[in-house]
Amino acid sequence: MNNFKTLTPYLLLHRKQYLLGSLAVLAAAVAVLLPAYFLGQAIDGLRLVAAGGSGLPGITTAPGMTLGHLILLAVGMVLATVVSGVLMVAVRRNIVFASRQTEYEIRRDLFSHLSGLDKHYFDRARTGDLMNRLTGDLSAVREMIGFGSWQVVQVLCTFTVSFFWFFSINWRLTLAVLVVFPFIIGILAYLARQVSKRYVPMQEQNSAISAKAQENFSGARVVKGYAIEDREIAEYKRMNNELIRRALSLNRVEGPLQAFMSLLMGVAYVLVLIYGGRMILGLVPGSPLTLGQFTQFALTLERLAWPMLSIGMIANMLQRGLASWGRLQEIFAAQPRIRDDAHTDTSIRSLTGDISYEHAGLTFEGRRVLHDITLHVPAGQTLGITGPTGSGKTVLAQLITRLADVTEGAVKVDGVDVRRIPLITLRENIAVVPQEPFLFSDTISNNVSFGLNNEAYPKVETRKFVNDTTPPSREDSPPDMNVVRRAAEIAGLASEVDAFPQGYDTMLGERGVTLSGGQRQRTALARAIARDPRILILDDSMSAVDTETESRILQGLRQVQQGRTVLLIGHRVSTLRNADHIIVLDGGRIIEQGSHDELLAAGGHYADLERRQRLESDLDDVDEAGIAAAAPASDVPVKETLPVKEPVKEEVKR
Ligand SMILES: Nc1ncnc2c1ncn2[C@@H]1O[C@H](COP(=O)(O)OP(=O)(O)OP(=O)(O)O)[C@@H](O)[C@H]1O
Repeated sequence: MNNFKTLTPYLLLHRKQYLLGSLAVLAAAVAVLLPAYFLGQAIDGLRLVAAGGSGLPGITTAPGMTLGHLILLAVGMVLATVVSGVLMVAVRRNIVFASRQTEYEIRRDLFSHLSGLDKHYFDRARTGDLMNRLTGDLSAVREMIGFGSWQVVQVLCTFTVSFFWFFSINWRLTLAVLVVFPFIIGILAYLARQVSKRYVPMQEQNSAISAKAQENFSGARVVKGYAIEDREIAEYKRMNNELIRRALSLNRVEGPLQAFMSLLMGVAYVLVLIYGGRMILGLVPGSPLTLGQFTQFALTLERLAWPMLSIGMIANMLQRGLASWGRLQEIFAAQPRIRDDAHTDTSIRSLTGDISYEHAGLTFEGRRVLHDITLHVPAGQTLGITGPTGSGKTVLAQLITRLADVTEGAVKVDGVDVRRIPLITLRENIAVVPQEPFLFSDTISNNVSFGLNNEAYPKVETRKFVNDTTPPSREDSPPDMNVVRRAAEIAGLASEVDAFPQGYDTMLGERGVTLSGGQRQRTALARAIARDPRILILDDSMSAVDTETESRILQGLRQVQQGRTVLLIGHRVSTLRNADHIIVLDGGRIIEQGSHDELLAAGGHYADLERRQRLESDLDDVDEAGIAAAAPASDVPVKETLPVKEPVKEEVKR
């Protein structure tokens, strides 16, 4: 019930439709029972005519029944049937349509809420589970508030109207029918408990299966690379079997229910037949019953059969809907750990990009990953960050975008603690090219321009009925191709895109699988450059491109670097050598810092790194020269990294 309370704000958005629909259900419940009433009247009238010794047609021989009356009753029966049909259409147009709109509003709000959650939430959530909640659970909720609520109102109205009629016909016979009701209520309570106990595990298994499928499809290359398809298929089969087991366990409680309801209906019929028959025969003193009344009673009871049988199904639907709403509520209940709060200075709208770390430290679940970082990067300068894997390079940069917040000290941009800068300002002024770039299933131009045109989108209001059918404005305003082209040129992507038959309109598959790793990295880089940010963070984002392309990109970046602060994370000395300042991290601590030359002169970790990379490069050159000499030129495999080595050698030897 608590769950239902949280759903009511959504239902109230369409209260008029739900109310009109419910009134139509009530009217239909009356209309649908009218034929039984008319038939009862006709039978009693005809019986009187028959008792008077004169037959139909046409001549009035007994009070209350003429052919005209009979025709009127027949027309009434037809009209009642037509009216109930029309009312059913009205119910559908109101309740079912409203439930569709409610579903849309909940989905919109879920998406909006999920979009506002932070990295911490998505690090832990499984995509497949979220997808299952947004589809399966949301459908169950829609069924509950649409068809389910319609059926609830229908059953309530049918029972109310029927019992009103039962009592008006004969209260003793009505009480006899009521004998079966305590059983029905008991069964329903049992069913509700069983369904909720078994439905949630079934949905959890559904989520696990969705997550499994999603991970297998996303990681198809890994699965194939390791040739573990059979193992994965077997695991998927096992999970499906478990789902079937849980679904059957749910069905087992629903199965006997209908049979039991039928049995109760049968008992009610028998009671009406025996007790009603005795009344007609005059064997129940003080409780006479006419044949017409008996017929009306029996036909009305007949009309109750379907609602009675469907009670189990409705209870099941409601229980599933409520349980699913509970699962959606879990999403709504999740709150981002990092968000604007009372300390946020909303007057800050722009940044210049001066970054300082003041004794910044970071602890993740009891594990310290950054220790006492103190560092200043003036606006417009480039900071190179290197260090062994896991040394804290990425999290150091994440402190600026607030994907993580310091647990000690502070990180400031333009002298203001980042925790006081509105998140939107912070993120509008920063572009990050992550280690593993994500591309959308869209054209190259839309992928590059992804961070643009934000201002064209007004904030979507939630918990609100928005009858907005205008298409998204993105369709209306195509990306500025000059910006896209320039960004692609700087990112070293332009010549390859121009070679594609569809150029910038080339569609990328999910995650851009039609591009090579290096092309994907450069598309993500172009996306960041197109954004024209004050602070640009490149997190090892040129690891998949050859050193020649890398040096071209870095040269291009230098052109657009004026007034832009750049954080360049990398493992290659060639990436970092031109940075204004370089830090070397190890175990979350800065162990060395200075310019490229200063660090080389210091002869520490950085110098060691440079020496090793130079040696590797020289060895590769020797190998390649050997292979080239041994093989005809046409047999040498052509790789994306073909002219890689020379520039490195040049750079290092300079
Ligand atoms: N969200 C998180 N929760 C818990 N620990 C985390 C989280 N993010 C990073 N870490 C931990 O922080 C440490 C530093 O990670 P980080 O990603 O910054 O390393 P890195 O230097 O960028 O490594 P690489 O060169 O491999 O990318 C690692 O030990 C990592 O396990």
